[in-house]
Amino acid sequence: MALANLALPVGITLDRYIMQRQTAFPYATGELSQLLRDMALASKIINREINRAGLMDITGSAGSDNVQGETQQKLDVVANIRFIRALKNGGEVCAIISEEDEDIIHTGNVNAKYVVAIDPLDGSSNIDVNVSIGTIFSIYRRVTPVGSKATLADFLQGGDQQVAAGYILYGSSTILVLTTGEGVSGFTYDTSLGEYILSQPSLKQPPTGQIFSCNDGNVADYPAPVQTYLQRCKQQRMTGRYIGSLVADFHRNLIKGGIYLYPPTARSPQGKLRLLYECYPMAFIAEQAGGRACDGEQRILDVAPTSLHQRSPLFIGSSNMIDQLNGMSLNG
Ligand SMILES: O=P(O)(O)OC[C@H]1O[C@](O)(COP(=O)(O)O)[C@@H](O)[C@@H]1O
Ligand SMILES: [Mg+2]
Ligand SMILES: [Mg+2]
Repeated sequence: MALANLALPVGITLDRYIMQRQTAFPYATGELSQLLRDMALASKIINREINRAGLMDITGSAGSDNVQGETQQKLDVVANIRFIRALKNGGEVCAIISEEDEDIIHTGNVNAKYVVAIDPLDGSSNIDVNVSIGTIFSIYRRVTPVGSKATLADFLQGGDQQVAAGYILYGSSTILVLTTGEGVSGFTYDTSLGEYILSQPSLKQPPTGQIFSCNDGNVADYPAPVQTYLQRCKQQRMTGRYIGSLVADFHRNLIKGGIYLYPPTARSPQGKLRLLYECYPMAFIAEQAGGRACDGEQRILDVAPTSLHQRSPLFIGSSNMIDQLNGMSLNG
């Protein structure tokens, strides 16, 4: 066997991909690249902890509630600490908002140009039962002067002002899916190398699909047109799939085609999902992959941000399915 066959290339690492594309990044001075590397590093550590959670004392409740009034899982808290630390030490982020913290976290890097909104662990109800979970992040270039303390204004710029967004899916394999506004790429984590390797250079969502994802237990609360839409899905013998982790449900539908719905419910009349660190980043990725995302009245990216932990209904997925849903007056 030719020796060359014994030394096949391992593929393009995330680092090399970022460097190669740095010219395509706005403001390409390397800070955003470093920031993405810091996110990737933290996710590798968390991936290791998720895989070994049962062997470490990090399963179960942390015994505290977050600003949403939800019980925090130990891994929610651990992941939060790890991402904040990595972004602080990396030096490229001046402030962070997180699902797990009420207020803006100032990193002390006052000369840094970026702010990050993060859901450190998405799908918390699945943490202890070995079902896929994720991390979601959204990156903005600050609007306050470099050298000053970041403010609310840096985070309430609006969905179309995101310069990058992504998620990490800790599933049967761990992947990082990323957009900087030039399409969507996926990187698979090779644990033996400790590297994210480009595995899906250009992810495109099929314009239609056979999968609908929603919490069937809440259907009675959904607006009538949504109930009608779901009935049609069932009449057409579409497949109901719901993992209960937004990242995992979104990713499956991104690959196979489908629609994820989290409408307003009696428990969450504004919807459950958080605009800044769940809806906006997933909507940016969806649109960059040819899909759509709306709140029932408008594009998610057009929803005006008014507060850090604001919630929104979310309908996201294949373009034809969202258009069909939008064809029915969702808030009839
Ligand atoms: O249990 P429900 O009401 O169906 O909600 C599930 C949804 O809530 C979430 O778990 C909310 O995210 P967090 O786990 O980050 O709080 C989504 O991942 C998921 O799609
Ligand atoms: Mg979440
Ligand atoms: Mg979370």
